[in-house]
Amino acid sequence: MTQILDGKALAKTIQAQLTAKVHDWTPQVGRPPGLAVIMVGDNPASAAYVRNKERACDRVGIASFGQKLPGDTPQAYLEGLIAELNADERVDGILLQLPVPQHINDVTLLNTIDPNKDADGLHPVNLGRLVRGEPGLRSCTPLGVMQLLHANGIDIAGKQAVVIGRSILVGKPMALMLLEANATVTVAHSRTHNLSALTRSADIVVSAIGRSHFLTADHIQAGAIVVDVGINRIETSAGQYRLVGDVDYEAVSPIASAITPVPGGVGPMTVTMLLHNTVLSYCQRMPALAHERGTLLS
Ligand SMILES: Nc1nc2c(c(=O)[nH]1)N[C@@H](CN(C=O)c1ccc(C(=O)N[C@@H](CCC(=O)O)C(=O)O)cc1)CN2
Repeated sequence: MTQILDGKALAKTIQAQLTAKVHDWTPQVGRPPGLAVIMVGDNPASAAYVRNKERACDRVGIASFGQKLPGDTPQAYLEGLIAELNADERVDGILLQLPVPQHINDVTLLNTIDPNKDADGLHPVNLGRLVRGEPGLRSCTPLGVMQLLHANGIDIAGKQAVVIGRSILVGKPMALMLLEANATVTVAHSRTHNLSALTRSADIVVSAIGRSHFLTADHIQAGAIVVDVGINRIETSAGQYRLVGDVDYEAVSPIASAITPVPGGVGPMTVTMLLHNTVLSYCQRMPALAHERGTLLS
């Protein structure tokens, strides 16, 4: 029987645990944790993700300091806004929703965020901490994948893992987290030769390339663990939109020993790890919670 790695259910469990902690800690600290999500422009998918993040914050008891800005907002304004949020004591986490419009230099902006408030774990200091195996704020999607594997009892040590995709948001931190968990990791990308031979030799395949139904049964060996990070919208014959992953789920799930669905797999874990990172940053910044650090994820 193929194990379905249910991100929706795990996200619910972790969010309930975070809610209980935030409920206990808010009176001790005198304020709730705070998250500022900055969104520039009106990309409809981004707007939906930001709404989901704000709703999730509400459920858990995290205060939102969101800023939705017009698509022509100048870079200098955004740098000023991040400087203000860095200095704002009520804000524990800051996130720049990606992608940003073309005239914005997202790397410069991400580097401006205080590393101790970097809820997305994308600042060079936090990525550097990950490379060095030091504690720090970790990128939400790969952290969510690691939690999903861990919570489902999947042992990573010694396994051959292939990560498809080399983005800073997912592919590179994913490879580092799997390596940290003692997997033997290969990163594949658009220039990789003979991808299917590589993925067929893998015990764990993580796909983060953003191409619908790209990974077929030919790419997977029997018993592999398949993690689908892709979120692709395709038009149905009825003219409606449907969300699919990078993996041809119908063809691959009978072969795999475990697989994440789309929707309901990695996506809900991304949002939950953002909440986790905000609460972790709150814990690390508030002296009253010093003894609680390290108790967030079991
Ligand atoms: N600053 C960031 N920008 C972006 C990130 C990110 O982690 N940080 N990731 C993606 C978008 N994203 C979060 O921002 C995200 C995408 C999808 C989901 C999710 O829960 N998906 C659901 C389905 C939702 C739907 O029906 O549309 C699922 O897979 O079940 C959460 C977060 C790019 N930008």
